[in-house]
Parts: sequence; C-alpha cells; structure tokens
Amino acid sequence: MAKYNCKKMVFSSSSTVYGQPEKIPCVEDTELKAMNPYGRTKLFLEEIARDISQAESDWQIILLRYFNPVAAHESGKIGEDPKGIPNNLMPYIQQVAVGRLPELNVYGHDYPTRDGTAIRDYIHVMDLADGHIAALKKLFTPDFKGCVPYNLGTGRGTSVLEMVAAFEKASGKKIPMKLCPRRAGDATAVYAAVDKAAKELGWKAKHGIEEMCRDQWNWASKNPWGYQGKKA
Ligand SMILES: O=c1ccn([C@@H]2O[C@H](COP(=O)(O)OP(=O)(O)O[C@H]3O[C@H](CO)[C@@H](O)[C@H](O)[C@H]3O)[C@@H](O)[C@H]2O)c(=O)[nH]1
Repeated sequence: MAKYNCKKMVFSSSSTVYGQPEKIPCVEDTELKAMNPYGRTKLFLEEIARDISQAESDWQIILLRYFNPVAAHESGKIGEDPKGIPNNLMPYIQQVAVGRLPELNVYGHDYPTRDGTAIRDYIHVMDLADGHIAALKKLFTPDFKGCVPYNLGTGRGTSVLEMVAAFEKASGKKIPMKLCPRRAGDATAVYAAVDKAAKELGWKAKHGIEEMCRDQWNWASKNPWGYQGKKA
C-alpha cells in the first residue's frame, strides 16, 4: 500500500469484537473484547488500524463491523458454499433443508433469552455490499479523517429458533433439530446500534429475515450441492 501511496482502507471487521457486550444494542464506542481466537484476530487488526491512523494522520480508515451475514444474491446464482460441515447457522440450516445433513444441532437452549436460544443480528449480504459502497463514498469525502468504526447490522435480534421458523416458512421444508449444550465462546445476545451508520454513511439495511431466508433458499434450491454439484 505504501508503494502505491494508498492510504485509504476499508477493513472487514466483525461484531465479534464486542464479545458479550454489557449493553445491547452495541454502540461503536463500547468497550471491545474478544471471546474467541477469531474475535481476537479482528480486535488486533482493528488496533493496528487505529495505531496506523494515529501515527500517520493522512491515513483514512473505516472499520466495518459486520454482524451475521446471511442470504445470497437475488439471482440465486451467487451464494455461500462452505467447505466441509458448515460452522455457521444459516449454511447449516440450508444443508439440512436440501437433505445433505440430517438435523440441525441447536447449540444452547438455556440462554436467558425469550426462547432460550442465542440472539444475533442477521444481515442480508446485499445490504452488506451496499454498506461497503457507502463506506467508500465516505472515505472519499474531503472532511473524512482518522480511523472510524461503523456497525453493519439491522438493529434487530433474532433467536436461533426464530431463524429456523423463518427458514421453514420460506422453504416449505421441515428442519429437524436436536437441542445440544452451548457452544464454547458463543455470546448470549448481540445486535447492532444502527444510528451512526445511518447518520454518517447514509446507509441502512433494507432486508428483513423473511427476505434473507427467501434468498438463501432460492440459492440453496438451485444449487443444493454448491458450485461443484454433487460428487459421484
Ligand atoms: O450449527 C449451528 C450453528 C450455529 N448455531 C447457533 O447460531 C448462532 C449463530 O451462530 P453462527 O452462525 O456460527 O454465528 P456467530 O457465532 O455469531 O459468528 C458469526 O458471526 C460473527 C459476526 O459476524 C462472525 O464474526 C463470525 O465469523 C461468524 O462465525 C449461535 O448462537 C450458535 O450457537 C447453532 O445453534 N447451530
């Protein structure tokens, strides 16, 4: 970047830097802490970005803290195709729906939430893409300075069971479930404060969980075995 005199950067950070926040919705200037190794990598890279902007005042950096990206392009031609058994909730639900996996393991049903399952702020990937365009536009405004974090979330929390119900409705498929113990390193409830991105980037998520599930299912039903198709 130094060689090409590039001093503007959009960094893909994550809501994982909030750990389990004291207060939700999470505001950007809340205390940061990692609950797992992945979270710590994001936290350290944010710290490095902050250090760079302190050391060299001509750098302009935006940290985009993604909440839980899900869904697919509306065409159904571009979507997530994880290698091996998926770790994340939506690709796992998708693989149960198309018959690749027998049932969903629900990690934790004794959280202090409305139905006992953990709460996240799921965001449509197309909204996330728009958030990047808004961030780039912001970086190129003459008054932008320093290293500034923005949440990319919807501001709404959805439990695991609510997400499963929404997916069942969108797909018409039953998702068999097994209630399991909590997964180590998982937070109880995390969702975004969205005012800063709305005010300063002019960006707001447009899609709700019904549309997220619709587009996830459109991709899944057209590509049940991902990009490669089923191996013989
Ligand atoms: O098979 C599964 C997978 C997940 N969950 C639960 O579903 C919720 C969401 O899990 P997941 O989709 O794995 O998301 P997070 O653990 O919240 O983390 C994701 O979202 C973060 C914020 O964007 C990213 O930083 C991480 O990379 C990404 O894994 C959690 O309560 C999990 O316990 C299940 O019950 N069963």
